[in-house]
Amino acid sequence: MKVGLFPGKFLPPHRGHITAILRAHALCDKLYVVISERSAEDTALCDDANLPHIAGVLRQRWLSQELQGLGIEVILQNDGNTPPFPQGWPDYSALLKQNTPEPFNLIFGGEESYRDGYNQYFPGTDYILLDPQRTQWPISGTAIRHKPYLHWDYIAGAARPFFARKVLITGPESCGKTTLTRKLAKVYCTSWSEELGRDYQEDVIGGNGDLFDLEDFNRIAHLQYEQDLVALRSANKVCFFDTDAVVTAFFSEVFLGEVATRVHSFINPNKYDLIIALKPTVPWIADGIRELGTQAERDHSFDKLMQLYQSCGFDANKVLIIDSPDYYQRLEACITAVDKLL
Ligand SMILES: NC(=O)c1ccc[n+]([C@@H]2O[C@H](COP(=O)([O-])OP(=O)(O)OC[C@H]3O[C@@H](n4cnc5c(N)ncnc54)[C@H](O)[C@@H]3O)[C@@H](O)[C@H]2O)c1
Repeated sequence: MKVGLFPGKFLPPHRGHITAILRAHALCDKLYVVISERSAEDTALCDDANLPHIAGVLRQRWLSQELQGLGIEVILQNDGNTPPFPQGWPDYSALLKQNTPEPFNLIFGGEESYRDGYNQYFPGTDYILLDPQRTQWPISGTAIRHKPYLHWDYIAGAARPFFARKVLITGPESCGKTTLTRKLAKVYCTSWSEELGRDYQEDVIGGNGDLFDLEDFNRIAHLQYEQDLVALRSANKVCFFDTDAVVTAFFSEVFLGEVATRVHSFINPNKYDLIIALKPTVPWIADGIRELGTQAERDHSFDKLMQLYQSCGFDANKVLIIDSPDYYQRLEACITAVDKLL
C-alpha cells in the first residue's frame, strides 16, 4: 500500500500545486496534503504583499474544494512553534508523523533541496520530486501574492473570490446603478450581482411596497448575500455589486420605519475595495415600483444612505462619490477608479 504526503504552505494554492498534487495522487493509493501554518511568518508574507492574513483554515477550505471527490485528505498542521529550517527538521518531522492518520512511505514535492532532510528524518520513506523546474506552470505563491491580477489564471479557482476586487455601486433609486453595474462588468469582462429586491418585490408581494413586512427584508438581505457569492465565484479579477445590505437596511426603514433584525448581520464594511456612490443628478425614471421621486426626496435619500455607511463603519477613503449628470463622465470616472484598483 502506497501512502503519500504532499506538504506545502499553499499561500495561496495555484495550478502548479494542484497539478503536482494530482500527479502525486496518481502515484499512490492514498494521499494526504498537509498545509503548514506558521501564523507569524504567514502574516509577514501577506503583509509584505499588502494582503490580509490568509489563515491556514482558509487554505484548507480552498484545497478541500479543489480536491473534493478524489479521496485526497487535506490536513492543517500548526508549525508555528517549530524553529526555522534546517534547525526545524526534528520538530517538523515529528509533527508530520503525529498529524498523519496512518503511516506513510512516500513524500512528494518540487524542491530538490529538501531531499536530504526527508531522507534523514523519514527513513524508509521515498522522496519523489515532481516538476522541480516548474516547467508546466511557471508560477509561485510569492508571485501571486505580489501580483495577483497579473497571475490571475494561475490562482486556484476556489481562492479567486478572496483576491477578486469587490466594487459596490450604491445610491438612491433611479440614479443609474443597475445600468452602470452591467456596463462595468462588460468593460472588465467579469461577473456582477444585480439587485434582487426589486424582483422580490414583484414576485412575492405583487409590486406593492405597502405589503412588505420585516421578514421580507431579512430574506432579501440573505438572498442577496448568496447571489453575491455566486457572482464572486466566477469573477475575473473584479466583481461588481449593484446593491448591499446597507441599501436593504435603508429600504427596510423607508417602508417599515425600522431595520429588520437580521439585515445587520449582512452589513460588512470590509467587504468592498471600492464603493461608488451615485448622486441622484440624472433624470428620475418612474417605473411603478420606485417611491422617492421628488428631487428633495432623492437628495435626502442619498444623504441618509451616506450617513448609514458612515455609521456602519465603512471607510470614507474607499468611497468615490459620482455627481456628474453626464453618463459618459460617470462611466469614465468609474473606469479610472477600477483601473487603479487592478
Ligand atoms: N523551507 C525549508 O527549508 C523546508 C525544508 C523542509 C520542509 N519544508 C516544508 O516543506 C513544505 C513545502 O514548503 P514550500 O514553502 O515549498 O511550500 P509551497 O506551498 O511553496 O509549495 C508546496 C510544494 O509545491 C511545489 N510547487 C510550488 N510551485 C510549483 C509549481 N509551479 N509547479 C510544481 N510544483 C510547485 C513546491 O516545490 C513544494 O514542494 C512545507 O510544509 C515546509 O514547512 C520546508
